[in-house]
Amino acid sequence: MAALNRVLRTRGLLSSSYTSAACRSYSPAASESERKFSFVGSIGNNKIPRKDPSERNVQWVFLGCPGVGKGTYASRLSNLLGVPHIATGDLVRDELSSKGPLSQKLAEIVNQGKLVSDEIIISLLSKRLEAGEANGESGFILDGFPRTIRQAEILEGVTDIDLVVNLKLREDILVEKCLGRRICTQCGKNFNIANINVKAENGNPGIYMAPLPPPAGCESKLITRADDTEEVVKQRLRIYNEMSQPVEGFYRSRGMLMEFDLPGGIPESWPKLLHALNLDQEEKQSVAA
Ligand SMILES: Nc1ncnc2c1ncn2[C@@H]1O[C@H](COP(=O)(O)OP(=O)(O)O)[C@@H](O)[C@H]1O
Repeated sequence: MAALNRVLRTRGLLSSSYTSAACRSYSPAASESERKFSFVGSIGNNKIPRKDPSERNVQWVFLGCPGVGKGTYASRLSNLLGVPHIATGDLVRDELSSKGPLSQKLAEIVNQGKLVSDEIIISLLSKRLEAGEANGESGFILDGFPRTIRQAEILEGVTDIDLVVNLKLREDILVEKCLGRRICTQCGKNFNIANINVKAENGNPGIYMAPLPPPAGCESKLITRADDTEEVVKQRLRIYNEMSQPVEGFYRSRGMLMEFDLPGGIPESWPKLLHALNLDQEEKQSVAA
């Protein structure tokens, strides 16, 4: 917490006791100029105006079960919007591979599909935010955080989230997708060898998700995450339902949650997600550029 507290104090957002009273309104279907917000952070007895979103980049959160594609879509949006994509799972894996003092403890937790403690995850996130701040970053798309109500409350206490996107997909497909995930040890990119083709049944639509095969240069360097075994994935899904699903309710009750049912693979889902976020224009401009 110390590092996060330092960042937040320098931003005038934290005192030893803080409460948040962020008032916001967001309509994903509204145009950029219509996106008006008003923010007031209340810290102790002092009212502290928070940074107007028109003066900073977006601050979004991506929620969703393991394997749903949070990383894929958050990363694409971060490229489109020019904001950092901050995935706490990546921060945990970086810490694991650094073989630092925390790595042994983290490996045990992660490989059992359990959640890392709020304290550790906040410390990793705060270090990442501090580094970003030093590099002049503005805005973020958070992926994998918050995952508990306590994390959501801490985040709400220190900054304003403009929008929370909740990606959804059937559970049997989630397991298949996790088992098909591969990472290239050289370029670090994610691929997926699962070929998902579920027929329409009992009124449920069919879903087709083509594999995302690696290029020839990566083929011999692929690894599977140690926590992507069937047993651990199922455990992560159970923990998601118990600990993280309440976070959806937290944001739903604040009117911040945009639900998005993935209709298929990237070619089908990406344009629909952009449309739901009213970003079709931004995509056209970036393709033309
Ligand atoms: N916000 C968080 N709180 C606690 N643990 C986390 C958090 N983010 C990531 N982790 C840990 O890192 C692991 C991998 O996270 P992630 O890459 O986001 O996986 P997933 O595919 O389950 O979404 C999680 O299973 C958990 O142990």
